[in-house]
Amino acid sequence: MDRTGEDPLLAVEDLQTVFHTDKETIRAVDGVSFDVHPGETVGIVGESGSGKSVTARSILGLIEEPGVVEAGSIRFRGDELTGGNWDAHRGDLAIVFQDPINSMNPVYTVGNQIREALRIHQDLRGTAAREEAVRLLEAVGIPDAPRRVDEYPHQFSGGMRQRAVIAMALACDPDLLVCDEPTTALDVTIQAQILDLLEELQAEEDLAILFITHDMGVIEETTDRVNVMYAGEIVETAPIDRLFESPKHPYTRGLLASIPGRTARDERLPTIEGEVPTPTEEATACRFADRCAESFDACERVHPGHVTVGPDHSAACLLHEQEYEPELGDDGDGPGGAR
Ligand SMILES: Nc1ncnc2c1ncn2[C@@H]1O[C@H](COP(=O)(O)OP(=O)(O)OP(=O)(O)O)[C@@H](O)[C@H]1O
Ligand code: NI
Repeated sequence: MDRTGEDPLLAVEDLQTVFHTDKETIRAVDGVSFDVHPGETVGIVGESGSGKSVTARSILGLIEEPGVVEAGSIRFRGDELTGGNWDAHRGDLAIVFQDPINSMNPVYTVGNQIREALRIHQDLRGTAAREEAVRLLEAVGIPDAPRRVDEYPHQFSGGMRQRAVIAMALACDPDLLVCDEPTTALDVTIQAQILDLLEELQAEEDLAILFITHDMGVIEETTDRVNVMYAGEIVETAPIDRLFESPKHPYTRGLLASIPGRTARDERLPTIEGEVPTPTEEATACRFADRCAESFDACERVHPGHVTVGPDHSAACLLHEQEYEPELGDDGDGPGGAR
């Protein structure tokens, strides 16, 4: 769905979230920019440690000591959220985490927890709240909802528990649902069911979704537009089809090559050697250069900014800087990334 013409629901600009530890400053999110439009699903993909969850938590106002949103802007419907202004939009943004067991309180029934969210966010109580809790459990595909609403989280299977967590998130009646690896802990069949569910809910409830995963295969199924994240930065952003047809950043190509089924059978999945470095210093070079098969001298000296490489498509890689030099004159006000 292309609704990029409308005002964004969420506009993240040059976001910087750091952790001040005793020995160093970890620049977990280092100059990230992207938008989410109403009803759209936007993905963030990258390996472990690239800064996806910190981005998600920053947006929800959930960063805790020693972390801090140090710079940049997070606007929701045009309102600035940074600087402690999350309360005004508390119920408008909801998050679903990877691990459904830690997202629920084991001592309360599932129904109680959903009703608590309904009371806080929609001022529903008593029978009305109970009926709505049952409706939500039905909406997320939990069979026999009128009975299961009185059960405890441990009585639910992993997949059912994640559905209940999604029902809890929906009880806030959010406009934006942030899903941080919502299916990673689930087996493949259940994972597919949850992804289908999110797609249905999105249409029914007119939700925008920010979908975070390390899995390119999952990204392909779920999102309209993708931001590829590496070491605190967005290194490529594009509509899903373009990213898969014509990836421009060597890191993106590496991630795509690791999708099962994209390589010949019997061949081992190619993986990118090494790990994501923890960004502690200001970027003065390409953070991917060490692992990049296509890097050259300048990659060690120049921090690549985003350049337009196609319609709605930009990449932060010096391989492309040359081709598009004439366009560097504009202020780089592209859809994503570090400047
Ligand atoms: N509370 C914290 N204190 C210090 N450093 C932190 C803290 N939380 C996250 N970090 C650091 O921030 C960086 C980004 O972490 P983040 O959890 O966002 O990665 P991720 O992309 O979500 O990875 P994963 O796929 O493993 O969930 C990492 O280097 C991590 O060590
Ligand atoms: Ni994470």
